[in-house]
Amino acid sequence: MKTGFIGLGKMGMNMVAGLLDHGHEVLVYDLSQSNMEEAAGIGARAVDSLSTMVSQLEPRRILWMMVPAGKPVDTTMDALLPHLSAGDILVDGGNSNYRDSVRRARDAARYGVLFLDIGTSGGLEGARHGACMMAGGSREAYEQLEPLIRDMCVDGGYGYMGASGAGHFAKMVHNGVEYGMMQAIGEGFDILDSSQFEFDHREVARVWSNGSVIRGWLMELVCRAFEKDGRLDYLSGEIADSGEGKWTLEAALEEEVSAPVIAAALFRRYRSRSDDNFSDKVVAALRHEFGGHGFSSKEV
Ligand SMILES: O=C(O)[C@H](O)[C@@H](O)[C@H](O)[C@H](O)COP(=O)(O)O
Repeated sequence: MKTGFIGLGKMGMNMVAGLLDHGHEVLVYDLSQSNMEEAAGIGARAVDSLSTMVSQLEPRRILWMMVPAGKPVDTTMDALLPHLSAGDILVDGGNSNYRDSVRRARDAARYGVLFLDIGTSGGLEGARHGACMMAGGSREAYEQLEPLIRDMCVDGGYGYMGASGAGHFAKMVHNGVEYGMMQAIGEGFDILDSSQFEFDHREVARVWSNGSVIRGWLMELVCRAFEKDGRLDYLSGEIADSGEGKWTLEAALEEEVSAPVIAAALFRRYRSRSDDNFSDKVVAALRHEFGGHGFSSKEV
């Protein structure tokens, strides 16, 4: 399918590469000229502005935004919407707050534009070789886009979650769960590390990755991190966050749902910024492994 893709960061560039692999025609736009050149180098068609992109797509256009959450999404939409026509589809595939997505769907509807909020998971590897996508918004638009979404995802790794905002809400809660799981893994290794035994963390992670109840991608990633350095001495235990754990907790508080694990994991992240702990180093290493997120280097 012919698609306009806006935002060639780490995730966007990999998604464009995946779309090209599947034979889709992709027009790309990014604020960075070097990102545009890189995308052109792998077969995308770079355009010099959003209005040029729109003019080079036929009505019932498909435009996919993969820009940082917050103001950049609004700025992109403000620039795009006046050029679009009724029936065009606009996707926000980033980590936007679901409340913003509800508002943006209304803004898009004023132009007859069908808006989809699609939460995207699976980190950089997923973006390149098959992600997981949670879609909210116009069901009609979702059905039209299904062949494209299918090519971007692993088998069975996508679905329609419900009305506008539901896609990003599902992704937000997914991230809350992610915080809790990573925190538990970090704490487990902290207990091993503090014990009377001389555990080889990499060996434990390798064994736990095969056949155990807690096997899975996060365990494989922690194994990968320990392969680099069994003590993770290349990073500090300071853990950043995108805000999604906080939003998840806010939703839980609003609905008076008890979510102590997610709350504790979030608060632990806040605390990690003022002290250094082995469990935090494990979580910081995991974020780096699956998302390519930066980490603070250890001070020597
Ligand atoms: O599902 C995913 O692929 C990840 O969750 C991804 O979306 C991103 O790496 C996180 O948003 C990081 O979240 P924090 O910065 O809050 O840890």
